[in-house]
Amino acid sequence: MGKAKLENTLNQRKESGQNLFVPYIMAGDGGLENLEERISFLEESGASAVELGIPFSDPVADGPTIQEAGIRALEKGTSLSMVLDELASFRKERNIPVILMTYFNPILIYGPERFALACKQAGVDGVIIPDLPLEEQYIVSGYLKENDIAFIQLAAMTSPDERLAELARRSEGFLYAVSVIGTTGARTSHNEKVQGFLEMLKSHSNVPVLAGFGVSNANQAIELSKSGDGVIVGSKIVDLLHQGDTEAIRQLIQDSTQTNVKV
Ligand SMILES: O=P(O)(O)OC[C@@H](O)[C@@H](O)c1c[nH]c2ccccc12
Repeated sequence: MGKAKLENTLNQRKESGQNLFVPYIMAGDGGLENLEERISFLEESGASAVELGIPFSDPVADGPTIQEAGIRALEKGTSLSMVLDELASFRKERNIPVILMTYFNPILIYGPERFALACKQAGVDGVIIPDLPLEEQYIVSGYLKENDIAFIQLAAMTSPDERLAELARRSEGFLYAVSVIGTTGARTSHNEKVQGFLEMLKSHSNVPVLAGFGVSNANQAIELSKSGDGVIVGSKIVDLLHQGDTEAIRQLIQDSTQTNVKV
């Protein structure tokens, strides 16, 4: 369970030669009652883990696709505590690691200590808190540690090298390499600086390095997996789910995770 489960699952996949693939979905988009079905679909399709977003009214890092999904989820009344209850209700039915992505405000309202405990009870293996910088992470990090939940760090291309090295050393589960300058959202290509950025992060990190932001097709996923260990895909997945095109998601995961032959 928890941090060890996340790290073991990712490492096993890597050792078998697969690129890692972590889809992001917005909890409550289309109603929370679809959550179990969506997670099990992603598990069956070969995803390495699932990143589950908690809808929030002021999502500073989100581009239009994720923002709209958040609005749909909020309109359905979705809250952090409802998502945790729902996850707890089918934790025994799933094997795939689940990572919660939430802004700090919902955690503050819920209470950091209570949040970490509820995550453990819900079978959450890791968390991402994009608006909580290193200097303030002590507010939750102790509680996460007590409950064996991985605290995943985000590394941005605009940060100085020293800070990136520190983030890479501290990250648990995996390191999230933000591979564009800007907000989330599907793009068709990445800046050539990204490969060097990923290699640099890998040299400092003990956990897999995953590239996220702007990945929308398998070619990008395969390219980025040459320097890093795999990708995180949000907007594209959220869009395809909203359109009901599960077949395209299955194909994207399959094509992206294909055996990574390093020469
Ligand atoms: O949507 P994209 O460009 O594929 O990027 C992933 C992203 O959506 C997901 O990981 C995410 C959604 N909201 C975030 C906020 C911060 C960091 C990451 C995220």
